[in-house]
Amino acid sequence: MTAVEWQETRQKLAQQKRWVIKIGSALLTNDGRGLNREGMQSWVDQIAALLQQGHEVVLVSSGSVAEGMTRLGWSKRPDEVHKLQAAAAVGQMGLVQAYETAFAGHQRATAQILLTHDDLSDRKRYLNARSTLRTLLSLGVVPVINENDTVVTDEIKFGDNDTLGALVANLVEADVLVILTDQLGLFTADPRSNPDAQLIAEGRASDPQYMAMAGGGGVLGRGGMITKIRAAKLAARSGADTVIVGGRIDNVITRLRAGEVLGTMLLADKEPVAARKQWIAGHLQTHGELVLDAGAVKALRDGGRSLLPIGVVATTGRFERGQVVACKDEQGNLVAKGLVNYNQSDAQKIVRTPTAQLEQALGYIAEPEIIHRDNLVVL
Ligand SMILES: Nc1ncnc2c1ncn2[C@@H]1O[C@H](COP(=O)(O)OP(=O)(O)O)[C@@H](O)[C@H]1O
Ligand SMILES: N[C@@H](CCC(=O)OP(=O)(O)O)C(=O)O
Repeated sequence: MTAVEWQETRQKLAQQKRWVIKIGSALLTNDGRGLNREGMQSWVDQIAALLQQGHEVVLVSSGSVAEGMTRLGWSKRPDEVHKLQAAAAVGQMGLVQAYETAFAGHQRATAQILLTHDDLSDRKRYLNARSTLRTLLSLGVVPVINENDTVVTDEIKFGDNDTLGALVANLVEADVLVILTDQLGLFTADPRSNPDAQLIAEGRASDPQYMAMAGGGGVLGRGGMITKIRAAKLAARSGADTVIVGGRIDNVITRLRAGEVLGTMLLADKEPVAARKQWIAGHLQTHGELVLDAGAVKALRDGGRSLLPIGVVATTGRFERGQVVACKDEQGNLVAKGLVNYNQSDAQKIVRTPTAQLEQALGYIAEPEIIHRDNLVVL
């Protein structure tokens, strides 16, 4: 794209209706020195102005662990999970109080929503969360979302709120995901350790070079830039463009709304994937794996075909019919995710089996596909 085209894209993005704004731990808690109330007031004022202009905003806010640590007088982030969970529970009170007070000054109601990965991977709970969020938006309420740290364990947590922000963007079919962080945006290398690193103004979320630029995260936040780039890719699935930008920039949200060149804009360049497929792709944990031969990998990647048992060479894990499984190539690379038509023990019986011999192998006929293409997302 030419510079003029990028500028036009920026203007268009700024006018999109539905925004998810994610505020990271490092920014929100002034690098661990308690809640950045001044910053919070300023972001809330700017969000209130967006709402006034007819936008809808969902806020995804981190900071519960960091604020809990401050309230409990802890200077070092604990390693024990239950202590982190306790800190999150204490800190979440401070977070929602601060947001509620700040939004009340604009006569705006807020709603606290605490989500877990399980909530979004269970179809029924996912649909419930979606309708609640849609209802809140239609009422002009600002949902304030965080992970429900009290009940999550290592295996089932998002861990970083960048991923949560992206899944929320998918859930509400947001147009824009704004990730406010403690750096000006994505740099060619971590600016903390590379003073010569250059800020990237714009690009495509799918561009593989960005992952290589993203180093580790800070002490308070957990994700770093890698999770922000992954989030941009995830958000792109439902058509949302992402802006990674410095939350300390004066009037950052208002200026983005005015189309100013700030931070890093990562565009969603593909057609949005249907909501059901996004839900499948959004599963961070899968129940098991199917290993595919090279022909099956090609049929999925190039042909958009269903997965037939003949192309499956092995199965692992314990999965039931209807659960999400990962499809990998023989080198272990993730190729796709999908809703499987057979439980693991039956799937194992029909590996490498031609369609015509399925009944003989199983003693019954279910679907000829092990995963139907409507339930399959190639990654
Ligand atoms: N290429 C990069 N560009 C910008 N920041 C980077 C890059 N690579 C790593 N980082 C680090 O990521 C940090 C932001 O991530 P994190 O601490 O998780 O923040 P947040 O709490 O906002 O999610 C920055 O402070 C920076 O040190
Ligand atoms: N949910 C937790 C952790 C989330 C977190 O730190 O995320 P991030 O700001 O993306 O690094 C919290 O509110 O402290």
